[in-house]
Amino acid sequence: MSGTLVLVRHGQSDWNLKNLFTGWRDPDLTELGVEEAKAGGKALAEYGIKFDIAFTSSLIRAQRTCQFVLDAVGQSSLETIRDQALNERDYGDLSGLNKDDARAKWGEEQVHIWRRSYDVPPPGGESLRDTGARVWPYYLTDILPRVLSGQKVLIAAHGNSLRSLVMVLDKLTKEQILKLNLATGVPMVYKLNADSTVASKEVLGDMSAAH
Ligand SMILES: O=C(O)[C@@H](CO)OP(=O)(O)O
Repeated sequence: MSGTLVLVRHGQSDWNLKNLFTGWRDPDLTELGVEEAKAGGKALAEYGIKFDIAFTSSLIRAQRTCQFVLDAVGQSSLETIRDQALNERDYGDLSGLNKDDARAKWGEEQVHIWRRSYDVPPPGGESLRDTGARVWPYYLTDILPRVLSGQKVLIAAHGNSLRSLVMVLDKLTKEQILKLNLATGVPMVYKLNADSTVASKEVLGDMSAAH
């Protein structure tokens, strides 16, 4: 058994609340989002983990979530690496549009395909596969070697950048990933084998609360 990898999706953002496609836009957490981030941190504190390093994206909602988690586990000053490789999927022309307005305009099914499919990009944006094409190499070069050397690593990132990682870790098919939505502020604790496959996965919270 090697190290531990913890994934946590940022708490509710202002644009989650307003039901707007967000992508690389940079809204802050709502009050509820702050509470969700703190709750995720509390769950990790109760689990008893101490991290060696944290990774987050270049976006404020993930960075603040990361800091709330680190505060909760008593590691406020832990080294934290920010990289846009972990950013949310770029929503392209949909960024800033209301999700219900988009359903009214393009239909429920088309919008669901843009939101959850593996390889259909929203207009001018990234599909989940495109997102993975930047998340996976970064994971392989900058994160995985640390886990394999026995470190405990936190990644605080986004619904779709984390879905692309979970797809690989959990060996999900294109059909299975369509149904996966991650809950905000719910930590997923992976223990990896020396060959980088998953030895165990624990979800510290209610993933069915995903919206
Ligand atoms: O708007 C976004 O960037 C994402 C995450 O909030 O939305 P979706 O649920 O469509 O992946």
